[in-house]
Amino acid sequence: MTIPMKQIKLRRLKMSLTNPFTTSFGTLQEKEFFITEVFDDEGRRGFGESVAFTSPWYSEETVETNHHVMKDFLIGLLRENNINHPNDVLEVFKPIKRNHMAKAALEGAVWDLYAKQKRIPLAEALGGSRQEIDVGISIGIQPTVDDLLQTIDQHVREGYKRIKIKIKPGWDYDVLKEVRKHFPDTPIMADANSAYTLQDTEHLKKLDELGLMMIEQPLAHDDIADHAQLQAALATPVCLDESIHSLNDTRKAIELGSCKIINIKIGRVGGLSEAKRIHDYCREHSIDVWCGGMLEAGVGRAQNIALTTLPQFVLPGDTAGSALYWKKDIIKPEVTAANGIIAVPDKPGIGYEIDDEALESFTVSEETFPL
Ligand SMILES: O=C(O)CCC(=O)C1=CC=C[C@@H](O)[C@@H]1C(=O)O
Ligand SMILES: [Mg+2]
Repeated sequence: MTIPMKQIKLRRLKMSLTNPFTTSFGTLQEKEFFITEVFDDEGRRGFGESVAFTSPWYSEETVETNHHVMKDFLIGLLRENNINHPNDVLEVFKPIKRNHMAKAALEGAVWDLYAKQKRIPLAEALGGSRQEIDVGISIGIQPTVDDLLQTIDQHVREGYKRIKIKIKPGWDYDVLKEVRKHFPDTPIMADANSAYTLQDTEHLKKLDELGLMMIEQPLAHDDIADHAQLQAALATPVCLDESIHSLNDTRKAIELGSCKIINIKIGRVGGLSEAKRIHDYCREHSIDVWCGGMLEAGVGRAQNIALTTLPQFVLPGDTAGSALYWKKDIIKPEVTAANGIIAVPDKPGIGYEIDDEALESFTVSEETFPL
């Protein structure tokens, strides 16, 4: 049976981060993104969230390209095609190349509406069964090593299950060595956001002595082959983030031995259906996965939680509590992590209420389209 969908609203939001997030590309203080809202005839609303940033430093997509692609291409495809199950959205969007974050923003809303129509939690609709998930934290680049140590200390005390630290040439081995000295037993990983090349192999091999959980995306954002050479030289597991856009990329990376771990980000792979396919493939091939964050507001955060209930999400993800990012989130209740554990909501759909007042207060503009 077709999923009844009447209209869709694209809401552009602007929210200020409580803690500015610094990467090798600059500091993010304000986040702009879209909340998508699909309505059915009975007043139910399914919500999605776009995760691209305003500039294309993480991937080629931006808030503006998300808007263009949703408005001028994807919404038309949703209107012209019958969607019987949220998995169909992936197929319906196939004529449009890439633009995965735009696709995921709409597909997520269809998944939420579908689960609400079925009166089941999104986690259950996806096939997940965990009632709680372990989460870690991702710390942006800090001004000094002392600042970093203090920040880590705070989050270790809060009970987060692993600490992710950003590295780049000149801010890597020495810093991590210092961190390891102060936190000998804490699960620690490093995210390089593509800052190295194969020429750095000897230098990166020094990290092996630090017992890191993994090094995330050391080489180019569009590489899979060089990572295989690097993984062969390192004892530290390589985790791919930016390089993995699809199940096909996943298959190639596993076949080549490019990584031992995959970070699944719903937006980067084009939605929940593809994320689940990647998860299933990794499960069959005994590759550990975890759910990466994109500094999401409540809707995206709720989707990450639902996805993480699938069994192969055996490593803690980036999905920390709302308060670490926002003074006020757009969902009720906000996401909270107690001792590094988030309880998975058991209400239908994403499982959190939308705080309409908050949503309204962060809205910069909105447009509605018939479906
Ligand atoms: O959502 C979070 O907690 C932050 C996750 C995070 O580390 C990242 C988000 C977006 C871009 C990157 O800087 C980084 C990553 O590459 O994983
Ligand atoms: Mg990353």
